[in-house]
Amino acid sequence: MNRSAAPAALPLPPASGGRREGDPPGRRRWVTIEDPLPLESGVRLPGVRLAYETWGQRAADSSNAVLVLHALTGDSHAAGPAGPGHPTPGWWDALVGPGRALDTARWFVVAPNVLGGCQGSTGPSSPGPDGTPWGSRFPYLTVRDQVAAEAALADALGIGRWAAVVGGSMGGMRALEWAVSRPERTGSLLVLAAPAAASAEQIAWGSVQIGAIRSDPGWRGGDYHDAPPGGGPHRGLGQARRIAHITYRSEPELGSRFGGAPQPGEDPGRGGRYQVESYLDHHAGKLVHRFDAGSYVALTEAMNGHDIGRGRGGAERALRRAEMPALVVGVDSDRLYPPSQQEELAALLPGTEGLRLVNSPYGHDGFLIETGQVGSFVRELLPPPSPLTPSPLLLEELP
Ligand SMILES: CC(=O)SCCNC(=O)CCNC(=O)[C@H](O)C(C)(C)COP(=O)(O)OP(=O)(O)OC[C@H]1O[C@@H](n2cnc3c(N)ncnc32)[C@H](O)[C@@H]1OP(=O)(O)O
Ligand SMILES: N[C@@H](CCO)C(=O)O
Repeated sequence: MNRSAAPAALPLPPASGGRREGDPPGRRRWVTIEDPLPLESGVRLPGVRLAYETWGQRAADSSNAVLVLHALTGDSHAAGPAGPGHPTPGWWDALVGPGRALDTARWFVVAPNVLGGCQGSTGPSSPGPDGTPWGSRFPYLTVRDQVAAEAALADALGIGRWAAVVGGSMGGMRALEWAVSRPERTGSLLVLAAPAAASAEQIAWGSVQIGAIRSDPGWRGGDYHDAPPGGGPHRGLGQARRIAHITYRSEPELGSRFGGAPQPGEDPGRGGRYQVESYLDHHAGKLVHRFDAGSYVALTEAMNGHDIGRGRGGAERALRRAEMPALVVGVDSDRLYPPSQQEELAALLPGTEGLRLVNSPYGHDGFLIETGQVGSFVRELLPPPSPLTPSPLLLEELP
């Protein structure tokens, strides 16, 4: 049996797989930042728009506001079912809601889509000043720029200080940046599966993924957004996702799950696939339908440049500023962001008592999958009120 026996491919994705103007908004809202956003590079980015979603009700003084920050291919839909504008359920649905770790009866949860992304916030697939997609003209972004945009969103919502900033992976990098650059606005901190600075190996993984996208002829130097369906750099983006997804899982998990078995109905000796290949193809195929390659490059570049100590006298000195209560949590089987890196981070953060671990066979993706364990860390950081405590909340409508 050969590859033609594999399930039929999905219809061709649009050139840019992110959500575009005119797509159903679901429960998302937007804030447009009035002034051009000054970037670390010195460039000023005009017309920045951030998409966000909220759950729960805000206290009049915003003291119950919690910022939840997503990872590389996440979005503002942290919780809630799939529906219009949201093809998948929330990526932390088990954690956000009434009675859950981020109990929306108490906390006002805000989840923005990252600057540079493709799920409603400004990124390479968004219209530039001339109305055509930014494409190759989109400026180089850093994690600090992303947090500057999130701070502008907080300003627009009238939230001066978050009760907690919580994030995993790229979201953890941004949470850490909030704590160091804006400690007075970060009441407490939860960093999951993220380092103080990208390591050589993490940069290497990121750079081969960027290379896979840029070497696709459909990339066209980054200016492919007006190409017909199927004309974007989908092969390159798919290959980037395959590479990345291996790093998101653990070797024992892949081994016990797939071993060397062929995909049912296929023969690897005759052009067919192993099960693990089919699994990676599946994840690649799903991503190219929902994500923009230009965003993938911009966000991976930002993660590669992540270094909390850059220009701040090094990580040790920078992290001293972040005195708020903090939890640093790693996944014991994470080979992409190994716990040893987070142990160093935990040792340098004044508000922590050492690294905490999620026990998981799944590797890096454990921060998304092990919601029971992650939830108990969230509860530790943000304990529920005693039943005898009267509700402190004075509720008001969102602007
Ligand atoms: C904060 C954020 O990062 S938001 C972004 C989070 N979401 C993503 O990253 C989407 C990509 N998915 C993932 O990374 C992971 O699937 C997670 C972390 C979300 C969930 O992990 P798990 O529950 O362990 O799912 P797993 O990786 O096993 O994938 C299951 C899928 O593989 C498919 N699959 C399993 N074996 C095979 C195979 N041999 N061939 C083809 N497909 C296969 C399943 O049918 C299932 O498909 P579906 O998701 O379309 O229903
Ligand atoms: N599955 C996660 C892994 C990166 O942390 C994502 O795609 O965002």
